[in-house]
Amino acid sequence: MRGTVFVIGLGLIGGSVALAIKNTHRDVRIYGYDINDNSAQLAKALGIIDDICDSVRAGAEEADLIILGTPVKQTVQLIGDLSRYSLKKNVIVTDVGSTKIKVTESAKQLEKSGATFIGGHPMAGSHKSGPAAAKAHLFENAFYLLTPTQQEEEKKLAELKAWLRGTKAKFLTVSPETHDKMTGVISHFPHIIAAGLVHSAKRAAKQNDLVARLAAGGFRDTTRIASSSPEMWRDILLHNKDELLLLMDDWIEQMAEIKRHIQASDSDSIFRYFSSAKTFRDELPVRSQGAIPAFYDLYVDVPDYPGVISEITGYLAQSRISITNIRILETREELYGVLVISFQSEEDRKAAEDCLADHTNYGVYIM
Ligand SMILES: NC(=O)c1ccc[n+]([C@@H]2O[C@H](COP(=O)([O-])OP(=O)(O)OC[C@H]3O[C@@H](n4cnc5c(N)ncnc54)[C@H](O)[C@@H]3O)[C@@H](O)[C@H]2O)c1
Ligand SMILES: O=C(O)C(=O)C[C@]1(C(=O)O)C=C[C@@H](O)C=C1
Repeated sequence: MRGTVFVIGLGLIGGSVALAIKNTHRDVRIYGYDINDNSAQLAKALGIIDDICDSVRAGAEEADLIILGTPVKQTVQLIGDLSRYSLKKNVIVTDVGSTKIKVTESAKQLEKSGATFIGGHPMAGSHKSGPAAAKAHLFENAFYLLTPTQQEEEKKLAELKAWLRGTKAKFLTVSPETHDKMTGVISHFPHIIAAGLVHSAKRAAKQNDLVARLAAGGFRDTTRIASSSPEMWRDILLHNKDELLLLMDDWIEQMAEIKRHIQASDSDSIFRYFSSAKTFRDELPVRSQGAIPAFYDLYVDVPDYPGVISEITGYLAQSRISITNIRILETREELYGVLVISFQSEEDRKAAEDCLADHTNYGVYIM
């Protein structure tokens, strides 16, 4: 691809898309703008963008591809701004926002400028924000939902996919309505529940400070996403209000039902509640097809002595195997703990398994 890319909003997602484009289209210039000057400076220092633009207008009027990497409320406002500028005739405008109905509706304003808007949503992310968290491979193997609204956009859609090839994501075209319905249940609603669980623990922690110290394992797994950006989630909830209200009604009904089972000490129904959830959860595609990102985890039984983690990561570093995440499964006062190391690919995990088997006697297994 040739030309100039302009990224507005240089955080986790805008930054990651910019890095992925840079990796594949080496001759392309990538310009950026962020309302937070520190983020813009950091994005430049990290090589995410080639240069900073002084204003949205300056960057937008020169660009062949404009990517909106802002929270969705800002995205709608910026689309309004773009519609008043003299954009290039063939420019493609896309976004990365987590909601699509309101964003694509607002993009109708761009039609008269000759620009093509195609909504986008890479279905991977993190609870971290800002350019420092951006990674070129963040979307590898993840779904990247695109929401073109007009038939004649076929050629432009192909062009956008070519720009985004470096994400190594799997593109899927859906309508904005289908998009908001699906992401409501698998992404937006879980964030409400995660925050709710944390609120419950916060209340309990006021009565007993041991609560915060003991919050580990399951609590941490189910509430990681409660550490995400409040601004981003406020905007998403307001954009996908109708769908989320329906999901909340359903949830309240579900809670009332399980409450009745507990009140009645109805052990069969309680068992069925967990068992049917487990069956569905266990069958979700986790490797190549699912909305759940692929994690290639390796479990290592490690003895509890100082320096054991650096010893293991040291062996992996010597063999030039990159890790994407590392954590201790549980805080246990036993002789052995379980270290979970995540890798980008099956090959990396296999190489790590062999490497640790060569250098240590620790149990290494895949679950
Ligand atoms: N975080 C995720 O897991 C995830 C995943 C997929 C999509 N998204 C979507 O991606 C978008 C960005 O999320 P993020 O996680 O990268 O957030 P982020 O906070 O890391 O980045 C957003 C950036 O936009 C900037 N910004 C805000 N208003 C602006 C404006 N008016 N002009 C220019 N810059 C502005 C902020 O300063 C910030 O640097 C959101 O719409 C979100 O819904 C997020
Ligand atoms: O992994 C996380 O932290 C995320 O919450 C990522 C997540 C999600 O809900 O799955 C968050 C918002 C997005 O729009 C897409 C992905």
